[in-house]
Amino acid sequence: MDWLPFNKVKPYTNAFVRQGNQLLLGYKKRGFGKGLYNGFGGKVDQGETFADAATRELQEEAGITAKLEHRGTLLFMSPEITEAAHIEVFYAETFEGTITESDEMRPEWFAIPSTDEKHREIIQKAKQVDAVSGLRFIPYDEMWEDDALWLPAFLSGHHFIGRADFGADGRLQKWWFALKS
Ligand SMILES: Nc1nc2c([nH]c(=O)n2[C@H]2C[C@H](O)[C@@H](COP(=O)(O)OP(=O)(O)OP(=O)(O)O)O2)c(=O)[nH]1
Repeated sequence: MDWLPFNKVKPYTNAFVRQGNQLLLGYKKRGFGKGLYNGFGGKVDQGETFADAATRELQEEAGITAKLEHRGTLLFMSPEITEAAHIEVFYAETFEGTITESDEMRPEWFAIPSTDEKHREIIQKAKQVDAVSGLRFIPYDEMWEDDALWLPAFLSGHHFIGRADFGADGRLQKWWFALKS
């Protein structure tokens, strides 16, 4: 399969908040990616920087503010969209405010596997619960399929860059990812 063609690129953000061994994700209630868990984010508005948009979207969708660090870049393409999504991915380990459900996202904490091997195990065998916290491990089976390729390294402190092209069946078709320590 060839890379999907596109004429324009649209800017988006995505932000992951971690507290100890737990990761905050949102269940997308509407729109693109409905029914999937993801970090918080959306389109960058005219005149905004990626960092401004990431902060605004985290506030709008989860009710919190955080000092976000830029940690990754993803080019995302699917036959459902005509413009490729250029997504800048952000990270924070502390936040302020009260986590609040929005019209778009229902926030929920998940357990972060402590090793790469455990990540691989939960990617293969979904819906496992962490015995220590009682929380479900990161629900890779209910996230964008490419996330399993970079989120483990992202959560271990690596920066990443990559591209993910999806097919009409909603499955990942073609991709590349590179990590920076
Ligand atoms: N983790 C991850 N996030 C992705 C992938 N593809 C993709 O579009 N996203 C993110 C980028 C954005 O955060 C989100 C899509 O933005 P959106 O459609 O919700 O934008 P929005 O909030 O401005 O939408 P709206 O309020 O106008 O409905 O999904 C992917 O493969 N992995």
